[in-house]
Parts: sequence; C-alpha cells; structure tokens
Amino acid sequence: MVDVNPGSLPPAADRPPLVEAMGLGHRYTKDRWIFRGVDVAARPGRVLGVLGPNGRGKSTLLRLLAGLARPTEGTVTAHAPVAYVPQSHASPFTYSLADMVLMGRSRHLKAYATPGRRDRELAEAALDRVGIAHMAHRSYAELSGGEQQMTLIARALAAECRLMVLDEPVSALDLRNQARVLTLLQELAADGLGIVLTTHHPDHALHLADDAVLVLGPDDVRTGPAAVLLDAAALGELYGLPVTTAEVAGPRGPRTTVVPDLGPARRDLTRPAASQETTA
Ligand SMILES: Nc1ncnc2c1ncn2[C@@H]1O[C@H](COP(=O)(O)OP(=O)(O)OP(=O)(O)O)[C@@H](O)[C@H]1O
Repeated sequence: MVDVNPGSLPPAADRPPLVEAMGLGHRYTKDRWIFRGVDVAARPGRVLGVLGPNGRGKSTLLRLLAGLARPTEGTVTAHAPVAYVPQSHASPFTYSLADMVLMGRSRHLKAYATPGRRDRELAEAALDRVGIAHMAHRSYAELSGGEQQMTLIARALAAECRLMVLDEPVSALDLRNQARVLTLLQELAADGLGIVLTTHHPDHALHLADDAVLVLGPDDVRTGPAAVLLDAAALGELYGLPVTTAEVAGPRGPRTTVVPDLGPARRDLTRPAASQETTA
C-alpha cells in the first residue's frame, strides 16, 4: 500500500514532484480569470495547504491538480497516481463501507471485471490503515460525516495513489473528528504520501502544511513554505480582516494559533476578569 518512503526521511522540498503545475490559469467564462500564472508542485511526504476566501478558486485549483479538469492555460504534469477526495459525498445507494473502499480499485480493473484477491487485500489494508475495518459492513449512507470522510480517504488509499488531493476534508466535522482526520493525513504524509488539501482553517494549515498556496486574487496567487507564507499580515490580507497570531501551550507542546478579529466579544461584564478567563 502506501509505503513509498519507508525510511521516513524528513520531507525534503527538493524531492521530485508527484504533480507540478506551470503557468496555470483558468477561467470558466471569457471575461473572468479565476487565477493565472500559478506555479506549484506537490511532493512526496509533504502537505500542501491551499487557502483563500470563498469563491476564490481553491476547488478549481485542486481539480486541475488532480487532473479532473483541463486548465485554460499552462500545464499540469502528473508523475504518479493521484486520487481525489471530494468535499462531500452523498451516495443515493446503500453500498457498504467495504464496497465503497473497494470501488477505489475500479480504475485498476478491466471493463466489466470483478475485483480479485489483490483488490480485496488492498481494500482491507486501506480499511485497517484508516482504522475503520470494524465498521466495514455498515451502510455508507448511514455513516456520520467523519466516518464518511475516513471511508473516502480509505478509498483513495485503496487506489494506490501516491498523491491524495482533498477538498476541505474537515469542513463538516466536529473537533474530535477534525483532529482524527488531520492526524491521519499527517501520518500518511510521514509514510511518504503527498497530500494537497484546501482548508478554511489557517490553524490547520499552520499545524499540518509544509507548503502553502494563498489565493488572494486572479493575479495574486502566492506559493511557498507554509512557515514563511502564513503570517498574520498575509492572512489578514487574504481574508480581509485583522488577524493576530498567538503562541499557546497545547497539551503536546507550544503551537501557533490564528486569532481573527471577530468584533467585540459578548461578555458578562459583572463578572471579575479572572473568572471570565477561566470559564471562557
Ligand atoms: N463549473 C463552473 N462554471 C462556472 N463558474 C464556476 C464553475 N465552478 C466554479 N465556478 C466559479 O469559479 C469561482 C471559483 O470557484 P471555486 O469553487 O474554485 O472556489 P473556492 O475557493 O473553492 O470556493 P469555496 O471556498 O466557497 O468552496 C467561483 O466564482 C465559482 O462560482
């Protein structure tokens, strides 16, 4: 399965790309470019986080990188198998979770062929890797959002991809499931898989991403190391509101968090300040 880098070397920025885009530009209508001139590469063992306001072109960029759409200009070159994990996936059919994952094998099968032993083994390995083998018999349609997301990730793994492209993988998930999915993606990257994801949580990008793409506007798409790009000034400019960053002492060590200016906080002003801090 996904074991392209068993030695788990630190993810190097100069490893040969799995997918690279050069001079990428896209427009749906003649009069409006979504973006132009984007150069970006997704590499093994690295997480590339794509950030930007609603409607700025993140999903478009992802679909181009995954080879699901052709760019209006520029090139996308894939050097390895890519799997796309959609934003949400409502299935009208009552497939089991196991069958959904087995569907990841479909592009490896000849027309009308049924999955063979190796296909089943790979699907089972993907279920184990994601930690959902115990619920394999359940109906996909009845799973929670978090369980569906894990299933779609397992399906991508069963496809033997080396790059996984995920559109807002945690957008519908509660905090615990967000952490579960983000940790899984981190572990997969440590195994050598390349990861590209969009997110509306700059915190998550700071936590997870090695590289970042900031889609500020059609002619202003910035790419580079996440640690360099994701500062308060750039995030404020990106989202059009003041943003500060703060170091917080998390249970597993210090981390940087992003604090947007949400306006004045609603507080009970009769309480002493100290108790507000501890109960907030
Ligand atoms: N098939 C399409 N035909 C025409 N316009 C489209 C199509 N798909 C997307 N667009 C437009 O392209 C722009 C970028 O859309 P896209 O979905 O890539 O943005 P996004 O950054 O992913 O948005 P969000 O954060 O809201 O998911 C939007 O203005 C959208 O309306």
